[in-house]
Amino acid sequence: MHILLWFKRRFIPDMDHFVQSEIASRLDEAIAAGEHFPTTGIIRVAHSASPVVPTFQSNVEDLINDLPPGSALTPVDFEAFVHRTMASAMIQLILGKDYLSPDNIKRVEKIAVEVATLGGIFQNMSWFARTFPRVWRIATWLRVFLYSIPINFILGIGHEVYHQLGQIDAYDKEGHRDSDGGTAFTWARKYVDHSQGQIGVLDRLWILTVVLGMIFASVHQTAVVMVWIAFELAKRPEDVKLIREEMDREGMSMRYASLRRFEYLDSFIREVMRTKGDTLSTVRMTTMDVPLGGYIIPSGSFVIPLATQSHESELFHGKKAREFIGDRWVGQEKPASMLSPSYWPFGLGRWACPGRTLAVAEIKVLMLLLLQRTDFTLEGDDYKVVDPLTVTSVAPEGILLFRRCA
Ligand code: HEM
Repeated sequence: MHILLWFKRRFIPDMDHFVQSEIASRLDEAIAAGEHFPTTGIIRVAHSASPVVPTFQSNVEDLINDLPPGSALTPVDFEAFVHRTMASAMIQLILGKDYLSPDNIKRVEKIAVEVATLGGIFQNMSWFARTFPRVWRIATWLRVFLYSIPINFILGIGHEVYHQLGQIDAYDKEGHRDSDGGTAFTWARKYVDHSQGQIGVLDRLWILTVVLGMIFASVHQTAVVMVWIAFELAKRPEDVKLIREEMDREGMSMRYASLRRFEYLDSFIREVMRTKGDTLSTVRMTTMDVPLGGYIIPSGSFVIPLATQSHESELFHGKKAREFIGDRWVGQEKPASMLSPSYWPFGLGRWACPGRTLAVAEIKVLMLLLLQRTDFTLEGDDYKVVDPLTVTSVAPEGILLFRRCA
């Protein structure tokens, strides 16, 4: 973490600005303006430049085509499916359609997991890493910085992005629309030095660093949370029934505004995020001695609060705080992306996750498409939490079995 503080430029605020200005403020463009479609049958998408719905639709279609005909339940590697799906959608959203290729999808999946590894997210899971943390950290940094990032990012995608950033003015004059070039190139325009007519070398390298961070932030955690939501849906057929009734009622438009009407599904997502446990990613460092709960936290300390202390607190959530109640939030005007001291799976305050509205919308789109076309259940009707301290970064383990809807 300390390394980020060495940068003169501000990495996290720049990523934050990127998401706020290019993605969160234009969610309908990012998601897709879909037309209404019946609960079974083909989905039509009106706005082909929008990456999320068409990509999710075509990946769900592939998943269904791989299932055998009939009613046999078939295991699907769901974690790989959601990573692939998120990587495809985010490549298009961040870099543009020209970058979408099977090789780039694999590279982005790999980069997302490698940056997660670099952040120590998987450290708990390895005996070697727990026993020799320093050696593990040095070996991991060397592997990721000297091998994975150069091979998968710099040689794979980075040099093309670097080249395109150098052409950005010429690109504008050719009359390409923003959505063709990806949000990274729209955002990068603020770096054009108009006296030179170009983006300078250092700025281009900086933009690449921010793009790398964005790929990690937008792919990995959302994919992992999709696994959580699908596993919980598979365990709770009574909630699935209510969500399907809502799908019939609402008519299944895929516009961002329409997605917000899926109140039951939203409540279910919020309840999964509230009850799933801790993720040590909301971190703060004290810049002065801070009094807290009768103690003084010295300046320069990392503070990592445990979300479960708020999420399972009876003070906030009543006697049934530890129970999973799928419709707990229906009619409460508390959507899954709305944070407060009683609910902060996306962090809290000034540095809360700027991508949370996109993430929740993406989770909704995928779950609606899956519930529309498939039935799914969990082998053994259960899953295993692999690491209770990093639940939104490490997917739970379980096998989802799918069949086409009758
Ligand atoms: C379900 C999926 C996601 C989860 C659980 C999640 C969670 C988080 C958390 C806990 C933080 C730290 C917040 C804090 O310190 O208060 C964070 C920060 C961040 N997230 Fe997300 N996130 C998700 C999806 C996304 C997506 C889709 C994007 C981008 C499109 C994104 C972009 C970011 C960025 C840029 C930051 C740094 C923000 C800052 O510190 O100002 N996240 N996220």
